[in-house]
Amino acid sequence: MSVDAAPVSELPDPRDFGLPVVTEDDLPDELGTLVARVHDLVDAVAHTEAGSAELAQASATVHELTERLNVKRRDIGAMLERPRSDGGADYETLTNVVSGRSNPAAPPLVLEHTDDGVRARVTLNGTYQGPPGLAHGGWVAAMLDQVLGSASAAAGMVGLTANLDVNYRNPTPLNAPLELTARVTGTERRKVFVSAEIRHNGEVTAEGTAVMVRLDVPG
Ligand SMILES: CCCCC/C=C\C/C=C\C/C=C\C/C=C\CCCC(=O)SCCNC(=O)CCNC(=O)[C@H](O)C(C)(C)COP(=O)(O)OP(=O)(O)OC[C@H]1O[C@@H](n2cnc3c(N)ncnc32)[C@H](O)[C@@H]1OP(=O)(O)O
Repeated sequence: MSVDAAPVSELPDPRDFGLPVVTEDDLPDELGTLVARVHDLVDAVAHTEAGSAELAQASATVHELTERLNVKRRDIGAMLERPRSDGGADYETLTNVVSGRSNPAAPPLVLEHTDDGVRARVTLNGTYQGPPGLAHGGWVAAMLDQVLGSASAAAGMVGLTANLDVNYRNPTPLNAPLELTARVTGTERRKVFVSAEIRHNGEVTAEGTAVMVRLDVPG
């Protein structure tokens, strides 16, 4: 693959795109606890066999809680800034549906940088079900998209997915540890070519490739 655009060494600052930025200090520990509990709540709701009275009471409690939390809402698009050891910063979308720190709908995918890209670990509960007992193919694609985008960003090239190809090699299990790996395989002008796999017990369940198109910083 030809390389005729040098990767930028620094990630763009989301503020240059007009996005609000928060730091970990802005996030109370209690938010993390709430997110984890609501994540479990969604699973409980999806699978409960409780009776009518119990369900009615739970609905009222949840409705009241929703109204209380909605009193003060964060702007959509908020980015979380995390300082890096080299003095730079990493950014992640706070409510990203796959890995967002404040999103109870996120599995969540926990990402780390590796020598050649990124690795993520995740266990999907029963709310990510597609076929009985198995992960939904759309979620498999979403998780691949996330690590593919993150691998591009980790290499200093933040972009949007222009094309995503997924091959489902084996069923992806629920309630079992999964490992995702992704890396940049080439660049061409603003295009960044990336590839990724999902593994369970070392066996590939799905693999994906994407073309990310690098974003130009406004101005
Ligand atoms: C939003 C601001 C964010 C700022 C954030 C700052 C810091 C953030 C830091 C970290 C973030 C970390 C991780 C992110 C991780 C994961 C996120 C998940 C990824 C997603 O979930 S993302 C959502 C889904 N995604 C979209 O919502 C895209 C919709 N789409 C468009 O917005 C445009 O379509 C765009 C921008 C893609 C291109 O538009 P454009 O006008 O800029 O560029 P243009 O068309 O000129 O193409 C330039 C070159 O790409 C080639 N090209 C174009 N399309 C192609 C295709 N389909 N297949 C193959 N090649 C293609 C052309 O052929 C040309 O190639 P060539 O150079 O060879 O001529």
